[in-house]
Amino acid sequence: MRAKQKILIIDDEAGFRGAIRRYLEKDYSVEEAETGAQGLEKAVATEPDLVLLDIGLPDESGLDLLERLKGLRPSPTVVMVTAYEQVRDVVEAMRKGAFDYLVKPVDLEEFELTVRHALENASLRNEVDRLRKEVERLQGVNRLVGSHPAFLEAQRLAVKSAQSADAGVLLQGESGVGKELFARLIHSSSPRSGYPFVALNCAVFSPDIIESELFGYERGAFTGARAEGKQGLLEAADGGTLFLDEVIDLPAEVQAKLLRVLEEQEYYSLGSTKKKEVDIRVVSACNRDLWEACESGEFRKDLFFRLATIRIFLPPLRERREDIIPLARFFLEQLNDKYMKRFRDISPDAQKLLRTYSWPGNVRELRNAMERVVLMEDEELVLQRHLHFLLRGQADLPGDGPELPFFSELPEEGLSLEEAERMLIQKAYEKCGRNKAKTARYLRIPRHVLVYRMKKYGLEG
Ligand SMILES: Nc1ncnc2c1ncn2[C@@H]1O[C@H](COP(=O)(O)OP(=O)(O)OP(=O)(O)O)[C@@H](O)[C@H]1O
Repeated sequence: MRAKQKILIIDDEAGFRGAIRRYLEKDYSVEEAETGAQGLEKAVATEPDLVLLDIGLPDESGLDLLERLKGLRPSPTVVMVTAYEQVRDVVEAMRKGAFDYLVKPVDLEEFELTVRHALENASLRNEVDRLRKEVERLQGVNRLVGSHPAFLEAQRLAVKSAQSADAGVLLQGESGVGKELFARLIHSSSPRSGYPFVALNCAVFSPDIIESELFGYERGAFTGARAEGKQGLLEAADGGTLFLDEVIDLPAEVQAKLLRVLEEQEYYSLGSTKKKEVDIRVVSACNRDLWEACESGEFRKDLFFRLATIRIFLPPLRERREDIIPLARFFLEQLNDKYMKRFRDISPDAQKLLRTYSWPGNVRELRNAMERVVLMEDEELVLQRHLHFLLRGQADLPGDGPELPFFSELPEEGLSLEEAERMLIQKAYEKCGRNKAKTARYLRIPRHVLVYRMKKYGLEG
């Protein structure tokens, strides 16, 4: 966002070049060339957004050079400059792809307007080029699979919200529905795509760490700090998108500090008195209703309004069952390549099971299930029996199901580690009287790790 747009002036009149350069230099990065050959060389080397091109150059016609400039990839927007209005040349230049023309001596107001329009055109064309590339990329590895109307509506909103560089987007949906994938889609379709996408999961770190991760710190800011200091994620994301996953877990002090950053676009890193500027868009995600958390006083309303200018709800997989088989086939194809297997399809019985299972872990669980099958089996068709581990997991949840499988004989056909972990946490939580601190001690893990995992597995207490 911050990088200045680049303008190249190709004109043999040194006085004109100098005057224009002085005028443009404060807002743009300006290069000059006095011949056609030099101009082409600089255009290739610097990839300018806009070229101001004199029609009458000493070594070649500006019209010929225009054609060559339009053949470059990426090609600049070109505004022709003529010494006097030669209608024939101007018409020819426009036909060859010039965006506009200016007549010397240039009227400053008109000049400014023309340059501004031309640069807007340049960013638009860059954007279209980039979006085209992005679509190609998304159709590859990160393709979003799904055609349920609610899912399509979520995609439509995501692409629309990407058009703005600053609007806060809040993605709501259960764990594993694809919130991070959507956040990446928004970033890569937005004007910030050339800048970093930086993610922070607010549920996995303690409050102190979240603060120092976000804001960074100066050398010796606190005991235990790294001697050389640390760059914060705000700085790392500058110009781009900061993705705050599980934003509901952002500690109260950090909520207040983040609000100030978003309002003032500046902050201090820990232990520093030097203001830093920052220009980011925040996309956040949450698997609970963040507004409810505001109403109960857990989350600041003023920050909510900043973060949730646009709210997108991602439906759980069980509410868009027609997407299950296309997703399963999509993963099968990816995983065939990964494990060099040759699964062609999914049997009707197996499809029925996939369609009726409740998928508490959503798309992530479906992907894991397909990965397990592809890894463990060596057939061409996914069969129902390959998926029996799903049924076992479901029967064991919640409450007093059969004993945990790993306390007795391990089953021959393997087991889902995620399911086992979920059962174990559920049982421990019940045993400890549904007290999270006690459960965390019992399982010998930090409380925030327990809270994160419980959320991940949909085990809200
Ligand atoms: N529509 C989709 N098409 C293809 N892959 C998807 C889709 N939705 C999710 N996935 C895949 O499912 C997995 C989980 O998605 P993701 O991590 O984005 O979920 P999440 O909602 O952010 O989860 P959490 O809340 O646990 O962080 C990823 O591997 C992602 O690529």
